[in-house]
Amino acid sequence: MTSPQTTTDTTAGGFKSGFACFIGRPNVGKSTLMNALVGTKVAITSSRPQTTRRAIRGIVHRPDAQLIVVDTPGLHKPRTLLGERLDSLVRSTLTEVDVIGFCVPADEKVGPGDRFIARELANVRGTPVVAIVTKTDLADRGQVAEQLLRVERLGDFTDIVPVSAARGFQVDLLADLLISHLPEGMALYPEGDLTDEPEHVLVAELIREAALEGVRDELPHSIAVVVDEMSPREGRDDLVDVYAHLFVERPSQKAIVIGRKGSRLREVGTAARKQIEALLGVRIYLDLRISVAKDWQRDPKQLRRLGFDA
Ligand SMILES: Nc1nc2c(ncn2[C@@H]2O[C@H](COP(=O)(O)OP(=O)(O)OP(=O)(O)O)[C@@H](O)[C@H]2O)c(=O)[nH]1
Repeated sequence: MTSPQTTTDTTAGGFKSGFACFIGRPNVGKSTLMNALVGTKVAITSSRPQTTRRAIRGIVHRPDAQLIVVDTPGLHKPRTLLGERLDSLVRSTLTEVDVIGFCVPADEKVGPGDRFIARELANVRGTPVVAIVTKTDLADRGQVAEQLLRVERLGDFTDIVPVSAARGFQVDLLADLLISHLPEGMALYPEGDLTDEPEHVLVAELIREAALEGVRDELPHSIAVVVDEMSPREGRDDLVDVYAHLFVERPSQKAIVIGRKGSRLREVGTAARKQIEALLGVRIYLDLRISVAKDWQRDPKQLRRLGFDA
């Protein structure tokens, strides 16, 4: 994926490059913040917790720096095998980055989940942690000020910043702060690249987002998507064929996703196709199939097949 960028001299002295990740309870706005920093929709967002299952990287390009943001899933107590894998993924991510952004939303009480993460962060030695009070547009100034004080007491942070990804409030300032903690170094990715995640993974995530729309209460975490094939239509350079499989855990869930006479699955297909077209900038023919992969979240073989290999 690329976007138009201004020319950058990445060989000049003083250029900085490195990795940041956001950590926080599910649903605190980590993916939205990464998208706001990168300036495009890279990670999928949803109003339900635990949407993010992969460490998708967004790349922020500045004339004097390149910041690669790793999107981590929300930390939670593992209930399924998938949950355990998420948490080990989060922990290994924390030790590999140059700076950590700890997100706590402005509009919710600081709770046991935030304290649990703050304790985990205290064990990650040597990596600076910037505390971020997210979603400030959902709280008044007094509440934001109080939240900043509460968050300050949670741990040893190099900075505490209030931001609103929805309004773009202080997003640039946050980027500057994160970049200030990066080491000097060459650009790690070609100019203009916004993510190094393979296209088929981004496409699968967009389909999953569309499939979750409207049924999150019924099947919050039971849908997985695999893109089987993605190739330009023969003789056409403006059309790409995408063959994808939606997996659910039980036949009853399959019926929900398909809907009356297939109406829901058709809507999912249309919504996903539009998102993929917007992402890739070409016309898409989307062939969407649905299968039951019984209890895939608890089965190591199925997890591997669905791309959740730890
Ligand atoms: N009003 C407002 N809503 C926000 C803001 N940032 C995120 N949200 C909303 O909060 C919800 C969760 O956002 P996500 O970015 O998916 O949260 P997340 O922390 O990545 O969630 P997980 O993937 O579950 O860990 C979505 O409905 C977002 O639209 C913000 O700055 N203001």
